[in-house]
This record gives sequence, C-alpha cells and structure tokens, in this order.
Amino acid sequence: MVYSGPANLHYVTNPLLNKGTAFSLQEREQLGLMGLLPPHIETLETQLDRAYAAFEREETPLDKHVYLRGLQDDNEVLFYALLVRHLSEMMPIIYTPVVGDACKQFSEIYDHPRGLIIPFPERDRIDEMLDNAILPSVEAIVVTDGERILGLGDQGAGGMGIPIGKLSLYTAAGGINPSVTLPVVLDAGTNNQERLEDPLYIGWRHERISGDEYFEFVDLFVQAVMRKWPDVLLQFEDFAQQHAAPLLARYRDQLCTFNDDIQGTAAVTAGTLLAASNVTGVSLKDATIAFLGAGSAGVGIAEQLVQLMVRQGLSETEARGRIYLVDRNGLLTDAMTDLLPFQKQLVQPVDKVAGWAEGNISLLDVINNAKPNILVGVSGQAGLFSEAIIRAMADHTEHPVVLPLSNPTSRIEAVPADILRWSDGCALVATGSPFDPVTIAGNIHHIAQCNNSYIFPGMGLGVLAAGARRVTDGMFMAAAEALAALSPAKSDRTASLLPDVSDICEVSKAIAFAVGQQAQLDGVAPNTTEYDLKAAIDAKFWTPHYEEIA
Ligand SMILES: NC(=O)C1=CN([C@@H]2O[C@H](COP(=O)(O)OP(=O)(O)OC[C@H]3O[C@@H](n4cnc5c(N)ncnc54)[C@H](O)[C@@H]3O)[C@@H](O)[C@H]2O)C=CC1
Ligand SMILES: CC(=O)C(=O)O
Ligand SMILES: [Mg+2]
Repeated sequence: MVYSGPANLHYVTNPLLNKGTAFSLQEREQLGLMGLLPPHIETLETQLDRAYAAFEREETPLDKHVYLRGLQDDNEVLFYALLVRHLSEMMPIIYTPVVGDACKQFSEIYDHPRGLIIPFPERDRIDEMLDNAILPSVEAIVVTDGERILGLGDQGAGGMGIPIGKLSLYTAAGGINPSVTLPVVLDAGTNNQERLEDPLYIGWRHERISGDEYFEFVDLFVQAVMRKWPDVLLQFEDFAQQHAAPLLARYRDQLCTFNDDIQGTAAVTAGTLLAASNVTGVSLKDATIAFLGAGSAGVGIAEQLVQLMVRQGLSETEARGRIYLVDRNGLLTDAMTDLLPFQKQLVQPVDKVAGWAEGNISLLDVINNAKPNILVGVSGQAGLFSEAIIRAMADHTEHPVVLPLSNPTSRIEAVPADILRWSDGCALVATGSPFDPVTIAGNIHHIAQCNNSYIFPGMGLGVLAAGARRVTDGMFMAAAEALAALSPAKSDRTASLLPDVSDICEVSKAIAFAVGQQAQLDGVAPNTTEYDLKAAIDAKFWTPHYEEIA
C-alpha cells in the first residue's frame, strides 16, 4: 500500500509552507490544522525569540549548526528571519568555519533530505531525479562533487553541506527566494578512506571515478539541467583542481554558469586589493604580488589581477611579470614540465629568477628577491606563513597586504594576531574565515573576511534580476569594483577593508546593479534603464515573511 498522507499535513511538514504556531485561526480552519498546533497564535517575532533562545542553549558550534539546519528543514521563513537578524553571529555557523565540520560529520548528523544527491550508478535517471526535486521552478543551483571541500579535501557526499550553506547565503545575503534554490551533490564516489569505512556514510561507497567517465557524468547532469531549467544559474563549488578549470571552460558559453572558487574568489580578492591600495597608496599597477598555492583560487585571482593591472595601464606581459605563484614544488617557472594547462600562463621565465635559489625557489626566496607588497595564501595548508615570511614581507614594504584566504580556520596560513605581531602592526590583513579584531600597541585592527560570500549572492541577484544568459569576466570585474567602492577603509584608513557582514544585503544589491549593467554592456542581458534594473533588483529581493495561505 502506498501511503500518501492527508493533504493538510503538507502545510506543517513542507518547510517552505510551514508557519508553525504562526498559522492564523482562519488558516488552521481552512487547511485542516485544528488540534495539530498549540492554541496560542504567535507572531514571527515571538517565534524568533524562542528560536534564538534555543540556538543559544546549544553548546558547541556544531550543535548550533545542527539546530539551525533543523530549523531550516522545519520552517524556512523562520530560519531566514533568524539568520538575517543575527547574520554576523550565525554566518560562521552555517558557513565557514563550522560548515567544514558539518561536511566531515555529514553522515553522523544527517537528518532530513534536502536537495539532490545524484550517485554515479544512477546516472541514466538524472531527468527523473530533477523532476523529483519537488520545487515548482529552480533558478539557482549550487553543485559540488565533494572532492575539494574548503581546505579539507575529499568529503564525498558529505560535501552537500557546502551547496546548502552557499544557497542559504544566496537567500540571506542575496535575497533569492529559497523556493527557487537547489543544492546538488554529484556523487562520483570518494577516495577518503575514513568515509568509505564509516558504517554511517551516506554516499556511494566506491572509489572516485575519473577521466572520461567522470566528465561524461558531469555532462549528463549539465545537459539534464539545461533541458529542464534552461535559464538556471549553475554555480560550481569545491571541485578539485584537475576538474574545476576544464569544467568552467567547457560550460561557460553553453549556459549561465560560473565557478565560485575561481571567479568569485578572484572578484572578492580583487575588490579587497583595490580597497587596500587606497590605504597603502600603492596602486595595483605598481604592486608585486606573491601567492602560496597555484590552484583554482590562486590562478583565478592571479588572472583577474592581470586584467586589473592591464586596465591600469600595464601591458599583459608586464602584469604577468609582477605576479609570482608558489606551489608545492616552488615558484612556477617556464622550466616546469608538469604544470596544468590553466597554470601555464602564470610562470616566470627561468632566466629571470636564476640565482634566487639552488633548487626549487621557495616563497621566502620570492619575497627576498621580488620584494612583493602583497601576499595571498590559497594553499589550504595551515601555518605556512611563518614568522620569517611575514618579517621578510615587512622588511621590504611599509604596509604589506597579507591575505591568508584558506578555509576553514584550521587551514589558515597564519592567524591575524601573529601576522600583525610579526609585522609590528604594519600589515593590512584580510582572511577567508572570520576573525575578531586584533589590538596591537593600543590600535585596533579590523580583520575583513575576504571570502567569495561577498560576491556570489550579489552575482546571483544581478544575474537573475537582469535576466542574464551568461556570466562574463566583465561581470566579475564589475562586482570587484562595486565591492571596493563600498570599502569602509576608503574614508577611514583604520577601518576594515570590506564592509561589515551585517551590511551584506546592501553590498549584494550594489553588486547586483553593477553586474546587471555589465551584463547589458556585454550583450548577455536585455537592455533596460538604470531605473528599471534597480526596480528589478528590489522586486527580486526576497525577505523572510509569512504569506497568507488561506
Ligand atoms: N576565501 C575564499 O573566498 C576562498 C578560499 N579558498 C580556499 O583556498 C584554498 C585552496 O583552494 P583551491 O585553490 O580551490 O584548491 P586547489 O586544490 O585547486 O589549490 C591548492 C593549491 O595549493 C597547493 N599546495 C598545497 N600544499 C602546498 C604547500 N605546502 N606549498 C605550496 N602550495 C601548496 C596545491 O598543490 C594546489 O595547487 C582552500 O583552503 C579553500 O578553502 C578557496 C576559494 C575561496
Ligand atoms: C569560500 C570557498 O568557496 C572555499 O573556501 O572553498
Ligand atoms: Mg568553495
């Protein structure tokens, strides 16, 4: 016998419809909810007070994460109203750093289905699975295959925590209605032995597929998405280095898509560095930049900085000559034969760096010889910005800009307090995960969170409000410049480089406007007046509130 359940239960079990104690008497009568709910009818405000008290009672950050995820699966309006009200406090719980623990322990804390997990063995049934998504229409998808979750490596199907967290920010920070968002995991297996041996592991227990088989699997998914929702915005997230760039290259001209780790990270870093140059007085065209980590994020950022330097007057060759990428085997040079295609444009000529070191050229060698004023960490490895590295940066430049961007907090290249101590308070610091301000010699240093979460919610809002058909490089440049224009450090050199997280909705709207205008200029969105674009953004921006059902 198939049990379909009475229709009335739908209203209290579907998180997009459930209002809990806030159902009015009329709704309770008409929807058949009498007796299912306690008699006192509450406002959203009262529900928020109760929910916040419950959140506070949870002891560990992961407990708080589990509580919030439970609330999201129960009542989305209440979840988002709570999140928006306490965004600075709760963003680190639903996003980095705590989402990292949630991904590692996803199978242990698993409770409710959310989004789609598409296992490789079921790849012939992807159309059916998209039909099962039970959403009337989908406008934004975040997809991962779980292979490079933050700096935590392969988490298999547990990577689902990331699309859920990112899409929560699409809504809380970017005003995208949660009913049109869909988190997806392409479960291509896992090479994480601990997960494979975990009796509770929820994913496909198989080593990862690779090569053509892998790319064909992703392609089956993308083609099915294009058939069902041709106008959808598809964000790729936390794919491993060998897949991220090829997938972006393959799909960016086929549908409205971007890779957040490559492009979103590039835009937030470019925006942060534009803001920093106002403080240091060194414009990007005069900057020299060193990277630790030449993966998706490192190369993505470097390529956008090349574009920015060219806009400021350098030739492309001059710009590339000012950017030094150091990976596991040292500085990338044109003598290296094992580089991935996307890294090859960012090598230094071996003649130029001859004599810098006996063997591989280390980050310290680069700092001592090239004397960069900007240092970016995207290695996913903790502690690699040693005291010697930071002191060498500070020896060569008055205000070194140091961005240890690796997530979560456990993977950061150096913590802000150390960077500021080792540089005698002279460094400008922004980090991937959130940090409290640091006081050195009585001066308070605000630590901006240089995370793509400042970009993708506004990018999503701009794309959807403007009706963009593609996501162009120009749209990311527009987002970076819009972000830099809002930097508090523009008017107060001691302030944070980026706006406060509590202002992120306004940031997203400004980015959306810049992105929408650029999409029109690039010919990928219908032309409108500025007034109409602004109106479309405001109309699209969903804020948590209960709709009358009956
Ligand atoms: N703040 C933000 O918004 C973002 C931060 N990230 C973080 O950046 C990190 C890297 O992400 P992806 O570039 O996507 O990963 P990836 O795996 O593509 O690149 C990491 C690179 O670091 C290199 N690496 C590892 N150990 C190293 C060492 N000891 N010395 C030098 N290089 C080393 C690897 O060989 C690889 O090329 C992650 O921790 C991620 O969480 C990524 C995207 C956005
Ligand atoms: C922030 C982000 O996208 C990452 O660390 O992968
Ligand atoms: Mg990511």
